[in-house]
Amino acid sequence: MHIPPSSRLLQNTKPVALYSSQQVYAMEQEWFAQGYDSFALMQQAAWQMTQHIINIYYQKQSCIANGVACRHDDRQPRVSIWVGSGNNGGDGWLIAHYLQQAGWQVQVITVGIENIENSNAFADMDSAVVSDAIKAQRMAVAAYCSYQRFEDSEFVLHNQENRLMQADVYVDALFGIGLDRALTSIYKQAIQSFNQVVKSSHTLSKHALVIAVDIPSGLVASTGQVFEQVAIQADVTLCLIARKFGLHTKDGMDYAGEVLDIPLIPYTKIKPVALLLNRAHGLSVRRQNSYKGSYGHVLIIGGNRIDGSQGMGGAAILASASAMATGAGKMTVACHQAFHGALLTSLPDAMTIDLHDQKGVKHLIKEASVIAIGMGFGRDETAKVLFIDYMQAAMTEGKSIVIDADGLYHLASLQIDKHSVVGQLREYSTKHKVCLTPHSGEAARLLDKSVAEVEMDRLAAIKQCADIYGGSWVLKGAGSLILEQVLEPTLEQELEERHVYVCGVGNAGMATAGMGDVLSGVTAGLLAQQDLADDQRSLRQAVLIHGLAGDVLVHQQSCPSNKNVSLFIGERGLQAQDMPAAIRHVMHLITI
Ligand SMILES: NC(=O)C1=CN([C@@H]2O[C@H](COP(=O)(O)OP(=O)(O)OC[C@H]3O[C@@H](n4cnc5c(N)ncnc54)[C@H](O)[C@@H]3O)[C@@H](O)[C@H]2O)[C@@H](O)CC1
Ligand SMILES: [K+]
Repeated sequence: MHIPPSSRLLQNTKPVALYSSQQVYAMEQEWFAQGYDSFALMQQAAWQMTQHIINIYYQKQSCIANGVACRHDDRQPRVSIWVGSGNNGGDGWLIAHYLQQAGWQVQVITVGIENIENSNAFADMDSAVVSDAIKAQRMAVAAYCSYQRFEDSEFVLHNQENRLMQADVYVDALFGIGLDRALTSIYKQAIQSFNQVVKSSHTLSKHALVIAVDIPSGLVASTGQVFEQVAIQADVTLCLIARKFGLHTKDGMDYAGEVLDIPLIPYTKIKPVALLLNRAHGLSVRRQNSYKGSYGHVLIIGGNRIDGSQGMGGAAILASASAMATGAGKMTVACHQAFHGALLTSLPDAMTIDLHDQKGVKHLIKEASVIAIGMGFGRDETAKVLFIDYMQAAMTEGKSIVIDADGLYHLASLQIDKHSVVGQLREYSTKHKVCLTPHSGEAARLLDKSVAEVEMDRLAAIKQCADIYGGSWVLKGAGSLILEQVLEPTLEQELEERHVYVCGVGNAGMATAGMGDVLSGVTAGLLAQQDLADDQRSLRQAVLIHGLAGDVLVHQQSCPSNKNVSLFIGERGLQAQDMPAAIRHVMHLITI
């Protein structure tokens, strides 16, 4: 569910702590070590999930007609619960049992369970050798919950149409945090079949509800990875014990639907792997008694044209317009001369210089407060020489630096040693602000890995980038990750592991050309404004403002014929050139 951005901006939403699977297992172990029983925890989990399922189902069934809630359908709801062999499956069996007690028509579909004990044997229920999942299964079977093996279905045996029960609610209890590798064939078939049965249950008037227990099966809780796009497509995920990192980055948001927490364990000392951010820092108002010099001078170095090609002037235009939209005081753009006219037409407040005028650009580096380099900069040898020269000048002058796109390309091609630009930058970034903004393709090059390797573990990738190159990083993508450098850290700060942040705003409409240039501009624009506090011009603030601006564009635009009416214009067709106006709007909304 999307919350309109203007109201979200005003919400006092705290960062949400995100954890890996290993950390959640550790929390459970801590809990059990205090003497709490594991099967009791599973029963609590299942009981609370059952109440949620009932509530969500009836809320969905209710419609508001003339202010009176009415129910569409009074027959007992039908639920199809798909269970695997682990404890996630155990949760599913218990939910089946409790929903049956509540009068629902229940069918359990098992996957990967060889023997279902068709007995009422509670004799050894207390025995430690009986797993929680088996206990749960026995309870459900003893209560006469009907079940069927997926392996025995027509779908698997004869490759025929799926005749598994059509239901109002489908519960996915195949895999939870135990899934850590690509699915084997039968599970892949089961998940595809689940999604297909759900689809065929949808009618014009009815949309079957899909609830995932803990995490949608197929999604890896620690990384957000889905293999070959096979995962349960949930409407709601009931997240047990602690919020999983994988629900909010990479594929997670495409499969999880709305996430509801069921905390179960009241307290943990375990430090989360990341914090999910939804809210930008409030900005202070500007002093009346100020002038353009009070808000910094941004120098954008990019927008090149190589060998008579069409070139990349747009990158410099988008970055500079976005930096100005954040409130930077002054702007110079060092781009190819061919684009000076176009640049001045769209941004007459900018000054221009030829990107190849080394003496002139280096003089401007001295003048500027922030350098943003690399957007459409070019990748040829001449560009590489310029990149090294300008980087060294910026470091000699002690400037804040933003490196993006082709700048990252050149950085990746340099030797990683103490004496190269890479080594100098690493050292420099301990005392000065340096922001690096790759997407996973650029990060892969910087780390000498494949894109798939980076995507498989984005958290590890951003940490490696920061370890090797120093500075503050954003790894762009769905649920962008941010890891910031602490300047001149105390010994305590040096020993403490830094937080990784996950950007919880933004949308898929922003997956278009030029959006990265916009982010570099926002980052540089904020860095330039020394009147703002450190948090207010941090890299994470830039990423949030960028995402919120994208959300503003997707959700709201006033109708030209009636300013009181809002048009909701959606994600498709969102363009980077629309962003500066929205950035300015967001800057206004967060000024307090
Ligand atoms: N008492 C407890 O320990 C509790 C556990 N809970 C549930 O237990 C879940 C975790 O249970 P489990 O650790 O048993 O793990 P899962 O039930 O998530 O997975 C079952 C097994 O599948 C195997 N597996 C992993 N990837 C596979 C693949 N690609 N193909 C085939 N098999 C694969 C794993 O080895 C794992 O043991 C949580 O997500 C949560 O739903 C909750 O009931 C809360 C209490
Ligand atoms: K699940």
